[in-house]
Amino acid sequence: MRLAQLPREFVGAQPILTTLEAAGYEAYFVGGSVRDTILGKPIHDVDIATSAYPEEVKALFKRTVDTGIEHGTVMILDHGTGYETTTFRTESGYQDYRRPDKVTFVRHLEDDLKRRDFTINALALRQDGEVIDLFDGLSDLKAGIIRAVGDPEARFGEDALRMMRAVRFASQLNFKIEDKTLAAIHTHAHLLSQIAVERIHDEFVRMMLGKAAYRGLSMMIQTTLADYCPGLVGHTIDLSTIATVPALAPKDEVEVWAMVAFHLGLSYPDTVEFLQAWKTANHIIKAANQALHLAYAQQYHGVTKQLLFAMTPDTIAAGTNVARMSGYGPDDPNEWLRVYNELPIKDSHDLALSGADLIKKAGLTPGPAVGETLQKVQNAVIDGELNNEAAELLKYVQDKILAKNDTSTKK
Ligand SMILES: Nc1ccn([C@@H]2O[C@H](COP(=O)(O)OP(=O)(O)OP(=O)(O)O)[C@@H](O)[C@H]2O)c(=O)n1
Ligand SMILES: [Mg+2]
Repeated sequence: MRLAQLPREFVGAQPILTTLEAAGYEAYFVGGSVRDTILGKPIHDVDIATSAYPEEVKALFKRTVDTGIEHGTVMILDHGTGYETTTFRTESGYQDYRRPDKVTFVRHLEDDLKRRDFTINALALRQDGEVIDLFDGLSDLKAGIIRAVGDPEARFGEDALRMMRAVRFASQLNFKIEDKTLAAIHTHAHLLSQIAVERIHDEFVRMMLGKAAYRGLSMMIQTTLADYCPGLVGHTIDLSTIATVPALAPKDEVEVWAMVAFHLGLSYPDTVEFLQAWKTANHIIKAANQALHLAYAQQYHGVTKQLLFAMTPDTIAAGTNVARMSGYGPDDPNEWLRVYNELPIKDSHDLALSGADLIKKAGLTPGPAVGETLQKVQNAVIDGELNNEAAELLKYVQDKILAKNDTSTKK
């Protein structure tokens, strides 16, 4: 197969391949960018593989950085944008199921391609557009199949994260996993416990954001991969429920986690613990919990203005989407955002009465009563019972709150 035109991203890197070839070496585009180009998808990183050894690469270019010299990667900066070039290599060892103990540089493309994970990722592209397809990756791309290169057992034994990559690609591309490859994932699923949670996290989120997330999730359940992910063991039924959501389409990581926590039926503290076990960033945990709050409110006790006040437009949108995907209203996806936008105040600082006012003008003693009173006033403003005007709020405090209260709150 020969591509008529190379994507723009490859064109910029062509001078590098030309220089390497002129010096008598081979050089190709490899990896995901070749796969995505053939699928007509946008590409994000350009990887170049070459028969030149790292020192040979460095001798040919003026500006290089040793970004991963021990495994053969050199960044070439001669043409503005940095391009990573990696020497053809074989890998061996893998005693930790993560990384090879030994990397050996080789001169033949085939040796480099055959150590790669899946046939669709083992294509090489010459700069004249010719696709080198030694493992029938093109027919798998066409048929929509994720198939390990060579022996699947060996590929997953080398790097257990590849099992998560398989389900992630299945979801992103809406591809099937070939039977032997799927069976090998099942056999090796337990090796996932050797992999750093951060890396599993990445693949899981990307899988959930893929267009066929239901497929990726089902495969995680079927192969028992899910059992080796933090907090998912014993939750097969909950996960299956997510996998059967007809319009499963979380928009971002926050929605992914809120959706999972919602279907796992986690409490707010348990959600924090669950997401911490997944090494999720704190701001995502906070946002996911807010979204979860809205989804539960929608399901059980109803959404209040007080709840929306405590949220942000983003978490409201996320919570609404999670609730709607799960079969709970509102019918109008913008309903809660509209209510939020109409709130008279969006933040405690917007309140036209401060703690200092309460002390100075209403005669409250500094202490807990100040905060409690402000909270009551704020709630009344949010609920639309009071206008957010200083005089009106002060009067309310004097007439409605202090009049009823024990005089000890007064000076
Ligand atoms: N565990 C891995 C990771 C990567 N690769 C090989 O290295 C290439 C580049 O890896 P990476 O950028 O991580 O994945 P991509 O396939 O490019 O997918 P994407 O960048 O879209 O995640 C892959 O295509 C594959 O050939 C591999 O064999 N085994
Ligand atoms: Mg890539």
